[in-house]
Amino acid sequence: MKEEVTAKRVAIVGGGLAGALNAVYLGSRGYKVDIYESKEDIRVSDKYKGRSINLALSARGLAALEKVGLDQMVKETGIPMPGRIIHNLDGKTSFIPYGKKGQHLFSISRSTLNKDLLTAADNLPNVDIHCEHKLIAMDIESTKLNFQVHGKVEKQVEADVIFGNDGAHSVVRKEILKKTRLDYSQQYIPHGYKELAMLPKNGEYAMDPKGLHIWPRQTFMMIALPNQDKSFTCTLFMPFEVFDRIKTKDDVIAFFKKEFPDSVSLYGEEHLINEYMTNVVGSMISIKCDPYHLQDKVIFFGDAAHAMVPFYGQGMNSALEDVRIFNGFLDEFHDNMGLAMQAFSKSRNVDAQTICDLSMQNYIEMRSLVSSKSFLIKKHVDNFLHWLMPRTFIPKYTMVSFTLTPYHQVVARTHWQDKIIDRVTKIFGLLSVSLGVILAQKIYQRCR
Ligand SMILES: Cc1cc2nc3c(=O)[nH]c(=O)nc-3n(C[C@H](O)[C@H](O)[C@H](O)COP(=O)(O)OP(=O)(O)OC[C@H]3O[C@@H](n4cnc5c(N)ncnc54)[C@H](O)[C@@H]3O)c2cc1C
Ligand SMILES: COc1ccc2c(c1)CN(c1nc(C(=O)N(C)c3cc(Cl)c(F)cc3C(=O)O)c(Cl)s1)C2
Repeated sequence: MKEEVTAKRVAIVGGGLAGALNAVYLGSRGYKVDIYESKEDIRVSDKYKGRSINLALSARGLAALEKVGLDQMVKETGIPMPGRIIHNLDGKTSFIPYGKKGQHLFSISRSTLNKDLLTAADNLPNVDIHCEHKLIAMDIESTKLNFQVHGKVEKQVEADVIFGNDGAHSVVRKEILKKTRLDYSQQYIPHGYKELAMLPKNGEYAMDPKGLHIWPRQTFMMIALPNQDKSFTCTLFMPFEVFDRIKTKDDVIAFFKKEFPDSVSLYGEEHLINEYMTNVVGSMISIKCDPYHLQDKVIFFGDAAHAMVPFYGQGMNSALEDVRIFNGFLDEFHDNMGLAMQAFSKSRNVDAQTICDLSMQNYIEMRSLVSSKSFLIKKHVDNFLHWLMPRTFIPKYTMVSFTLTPYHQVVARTHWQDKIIDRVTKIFGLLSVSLGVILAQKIYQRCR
């Protein structure tokens, strides 16, 4: 049993994925923890039901859950995705494994994970959860927090330490930004995303559930992750101006028949139109700031500190990893909050900014892929070189999603690899084109 800390009072703002797991970690250390969440309690409210929004959980998120014995539930409810299933324009699909047998991602439901984490926190005697408490102001010196409760009355609470796990539009971060020399930058990308449900067909999955489905179409892309209820949650990524051009039902069908033809019968035309017309277009933002703490009073992490575009599937994974890493510093500094906060900001900043950059690079790269063929070639080359030199060549995506290697070390170790990959991909690309030309000439000569 951890030595009893002087029952310091901790206020966690935000009961999302990072905040809820953070409460389990800090509650298990003996702190008096209060979670303040602006939304209604998702465990009882049906307000946020319906959309089984899912996420790819990989090694970093799993390791954070494992540390507090919460990995079992995701392994039971999550759906293993051992590879990608690429959909070509002609409807042909190709499977590319993520790695050796047993190396897979999990498709998990965001709301199920969030509920399970809140329940695990709530079960701790020294943790209390206050929903419909929206932070509106914070007095850093006196570590006092002002909340709007149930959208009406204001309430002020005190704490010894404040954690900002209130997501990309964090009020904790905004309050610190107003009063201290916090470096901050944000970037919205010109793409938006729209989630579309692909329902089961005759009670079965409409597609193979053992994979992360991708329709890479240069400026557009659609991906699909399987759900427990045998549906898929698909996410369509497109420039806002393209979304704006699709106005009528006919526009929707014409667009999908042109860009994602095989998906139309999988969705069903009527359902596709209904989903497309009903669901909103979300925006994607990348946020960097430094440092993440103030003295020994406030620290913020997860999306509040480093929101990223989702093109590496690492936002939640890195947020959960933040919780595990901060807890490691509390171990190292024997619960000295000031030292732990300082160490966290110092060591985590470079890694968080690196994964933000990697995700943005992936976004740009996905747009430059000429077709699903180049995506395919790239992934096959990755896997071939890893098979050839398993200890020297480890694909970047493998280190990001299947190891706990600090993100900045992933970049340092794969820098030289990228050069090889690009060259080999170009050669393969050239080779296949020239082989194609030779073949075409032979056939032409034969037919003359
Ligand atoms: C389209 C898309 C796909 C994604 N796919 C993946 C994926 O496959 N894998 C992955 O790892 N990540 C993915 N992500 C990223 C992931 O969703 C986020 O990184 C993750 O949710 C961050 O968790 P968090 O707890 O830091 O913030 P959040 O999940 O945003 O939680 C913040 C919480 O704080 C509450 N809150 C906000 N403001 C206040 C306030 N003022 N007072 C009180 N409470 C407040 C909110 O209600 C919320 O409950 C994706 C993101 C998008 C947009
Ligand atoms: C719920 O919404 C979303 C949205 C985007 C993502 C996820 C979930 C999960 N994502 C993962 N990306 C990788 C990865 O490393 N790369 C290079 C990829 C990058 C893109 Cl954009 C892609 F489509 C496939 C791969 C791939 O390799 O499978 C993983 Cl590994 S998991 C992206």
